[in-house]
Amino acid sequence: MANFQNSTSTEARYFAALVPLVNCLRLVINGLSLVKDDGLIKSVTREGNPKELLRGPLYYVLMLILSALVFWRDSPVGVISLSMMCGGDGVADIIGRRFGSMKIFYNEKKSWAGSISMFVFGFLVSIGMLYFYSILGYYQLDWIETLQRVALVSLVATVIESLPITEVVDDNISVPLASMVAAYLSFGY
Ligand SMILES: C/C(=C\COP(=O)(O)O)CCC[C@H](C)CCC[C@H](C)CCCC(C)C
Ligand SMILES: Nc1ccn([C@@H]2O[C@H](COP(=O)(O)OP(=O)(O)O)[C@@H](O)[C@H]2O)c(=O)n1
Repeated sequence: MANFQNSTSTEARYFAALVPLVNCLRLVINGLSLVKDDGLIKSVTREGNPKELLRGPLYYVLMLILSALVFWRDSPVGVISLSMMCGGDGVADIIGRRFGSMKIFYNEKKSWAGSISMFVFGFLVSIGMLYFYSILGYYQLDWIETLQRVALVSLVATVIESLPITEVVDDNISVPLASMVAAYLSFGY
């Protein structure tokens, strides 16, 4: 019998990835209108169009699956990249919509308020999650170095998120992938 209960086991990451995988399937079957979950569509889409589920939300859960399978609890890269997507990009949307009157000169759709909040909250959520995981004994981190490295990753994620590339690649893909590359180069594992 596979040892799912032990988070250090190889099987654990596959077991954990089942949760976003189930949600991935929910998004796909509702996005293709094979079924109609009004609660899901109302809570996750902006205009109530089921097809919206196949973009931002789907990319979001695919990144959750990727981080769980590739990085799991062994590397800080997965935690940091998800913190940038969930904590940084998520707050940038909220703050930017409300306080984003000063637009970024190279991207009229994004604002300084949104990008600054992306940097700050991406950094804070990352550090908070790394601290939590270090208390659990998953990582032994040099915190002076870690603060500097996470600040660098947050800056990279913030710049990528601010670029006018959403029409080409959704920021639920570009932000976590850029964060993964920057974090892997910074932390080395
Ligand atoms: C609304 C969502 C993404 C839209 O992003 P954007 O287009 O506004 O940039 C998220 C959709 C979530 C999905 C329906 C269910 C996710 C389940 C997952 C296991 C929850 C874990 C989240 C945790 C914070 C890692
Ligand atoms: N850096 C940012 C990010 C978002 N925003 C605001 O939040 C809205 C949604 O941002 P977005 O298109 O990146 O949406 P998500 O798909 O990331 O949630 C934008 O149209 C802006 O009004 C901002 O002002 N500055």
